[in-house]
Parts: sequence; structure tokens; C-alpha cells
Amino acid sequence: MSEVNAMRRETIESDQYRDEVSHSTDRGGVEGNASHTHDIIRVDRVSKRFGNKVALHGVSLNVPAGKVFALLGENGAGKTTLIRILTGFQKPDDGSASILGHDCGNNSEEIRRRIGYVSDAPALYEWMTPPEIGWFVSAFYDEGFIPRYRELIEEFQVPAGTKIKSMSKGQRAKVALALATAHDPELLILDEPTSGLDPMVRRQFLESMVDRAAEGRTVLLSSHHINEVERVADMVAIVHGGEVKLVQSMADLKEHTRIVTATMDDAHVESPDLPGRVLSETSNGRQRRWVITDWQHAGDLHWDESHGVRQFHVSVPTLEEVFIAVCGQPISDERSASSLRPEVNHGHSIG
Ligand SMILES: Nc1ncnc2c1ncn2[C@@H]1O[C@H](COP(=O)(O)OP(=O)(O)OP(=O)(O)O)[C@@H](O)[C@H]1O
Repeated sequence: MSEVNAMRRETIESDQYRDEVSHSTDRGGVEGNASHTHDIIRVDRVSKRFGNKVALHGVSLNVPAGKVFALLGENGAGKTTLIRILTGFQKPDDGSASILGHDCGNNSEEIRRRIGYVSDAPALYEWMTPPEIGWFVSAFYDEGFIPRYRELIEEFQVPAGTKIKSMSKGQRAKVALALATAHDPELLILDEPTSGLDPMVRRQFLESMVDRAAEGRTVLLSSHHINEVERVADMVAIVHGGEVKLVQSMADLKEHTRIVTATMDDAHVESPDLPGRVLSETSNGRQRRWVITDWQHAGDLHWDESHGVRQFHVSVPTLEEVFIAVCGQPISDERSASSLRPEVNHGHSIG
């Protein structure tokens, strides 16, 4: 262990370790600062370009304490760029972002001290075994770190005697996740946390995110798996082409988002007034279909022939259907089944 020991001392002194995996020692914040009503993260009109490529354009969102908040978007949507701005690894061209009241551009050291973060490609010391790396990192935290880390490593079934360099992508991901969560940070930021994990560990890990939120901790995760987001997120921001297209709680999505399909009298009849904000409208001959958010209707819709409608049907959309409505296309590798569907599913024939 002497080589590890020397390096550990050196790294603690230089603070260099925090560049890729960072953690909180400020446990008091969970009870002391975080409540279920205030925002842990604030992002205000953030834009970022790489040459001609617009990675983020005017992104604003707030992440309340005690929630699992998902950034959902396809590859290249801008999720990692936003996370890197939040963690201070990149500066926005415009706008501002803060975490726990600290500006992300100027206070990244303080922020990284107080959060847990796993990047999409975590850097781990290749020549260490899981116990060595855990012991190395534990120097930054209180004595609870090591037992929790051991528990996680065991739960994830990471081979203790194998060096990081000989591990599979999934095993490395498990080590990074264990390192990021073992000190129990008040905010955990995870970029594509389940990529490379087998379904069993993925499930365990997602459940632990929900448990964290139930204990008042906040989790921001990026994902392009709609099923995963539906399962664990309290709130979702749909990111597409560098813009946040929709931010909504999953409860509001169920409660206030609807699909209305209607058969009109003829193809040219005007659409009737709809009780909410139209996310998308498609028509095919006499058939019309709207995806509507901010649904204001308490009971059934009452359309009749005077509205030019022959027949209509109201249902609750899946998150995937909402995603397609706001982005105009599905997430490419997604074959998601609905878990939001169908508490409301009314069909009406008129006349
Ligand atoms: N350092 C960089 N230099 C040039 N272009 C970049 C850089 N970082 C990101 N981009 C571009 O910005 C856009 C957003 O990328 P970003 O990595 O934020 O997307 P993402 O939603 O995280 O995608 P993924 O799910 O694939 O990780 C992409 O078009 C990407 O090519």
C-alpha cells in the first residue's frame, strides 16, 4: 500500500483528485440547508458554442431539493455540456448557473467539495484495486465513507482483487458510482449513470436514487433511456438540439398532459379550441391528433357537431409520446413501453 499512500498524500495536498470525481464533506447541508421547497440548482439563459456548433441555447431550469431530476435527450442534445458547466469544467458563453447558491463559474472548487459527480467517462487510477482506490479517496471524507463504500462495492459485486485497468466498462462504472455515493452528498450529478451496467445492477442503482431523494438528497442525472427516466425521475427536462423543450414534474405530466385524437367532419374544418397548450398537432385527412400540456379540463371534453368533430378520444400520453411531440422525433435507440398510460382513456362518438 506504500505507493498508494504516497500518492494519496500528494493528491490530497494538490486537490487534483477532485477534477473528475468530486464529493461532499458538508453533511450538515442536507438537514441544514436543503428543504423540499428551495432550488439546489439554478440555470439562467445559458448558451454555449463550440466553433459553429451550438451546444446549448438559452437554457433555463431550476432543480428543487429532494428530487430526482432527469435531463432526457438523444446523443448530442447538450446534456453533458450542461453538466460540465454546472460542475465548473466548462464556462458558458452567456447566462449563469449556480449550485447551492454558488456561481458555477467562480466557485467550482467549493461546489465540487459539496456534491458527488460522476462524469460520462470517469477517470480512475488504473493501477489500483477497488479497496485501494476507496482507501485513497476516503481521506477526503469522514469515517463513514469506507464502510459505505465497501457495502456498495459488495452490492455491485465488483471483484476486490482486480486492478481498475483490468476491469470491464460496467465494473469501472460501479466503482465510480460507489466512490461518488459513499460519502452521501446532498447533490449527486450523474452523466449517463447506468451505461454499461447489467440490468440487475441498473435496477438496484436506480432504486437507490429514489431512496436518496426520499431522504431529502437531490439527484441530477442525464439519460437517453425513456423507461429509466419514467421509472425514477420526479422531474424531467427534455433537451433537444441544445434547448430545453419542456420541464415538468412526472406527476404533472400524468395529470396535465393529454393526447386528443378526433375525426373531423371534413379535412378542412378548423380545429376546435383546446383546453391547454398544444405541443404538437398532426392531421391525416379527417383525422387530427393533438398532444396537449397544461391540460385545464377537469372532466370530460364536451365537443359536438357544432365544433366540426364527429368522434374523439382522450388518453394520457407516454413520456415517449411527449418526447416525440416536443422534439419531432423519437430517441433513436429507445423501445420504450408506457408506464404513464392510461388512467384517462375516453372515447366519444357524436351524432
Ligand atoms: N469539446 C467540444 N468540442 C466541440 N464540440 C463539442 C464539444 N463538446 C460537445 N460538443 C458538441 O456539442 C453538442 C452537445 O454535446 P453533448 O456532449 O453536450 O451532448 P449529450 O446530450 O451529452 O450527448 P451524449 O448523450 O451523446 O453524451 C454535440 O453536437 C457535440 O458534438
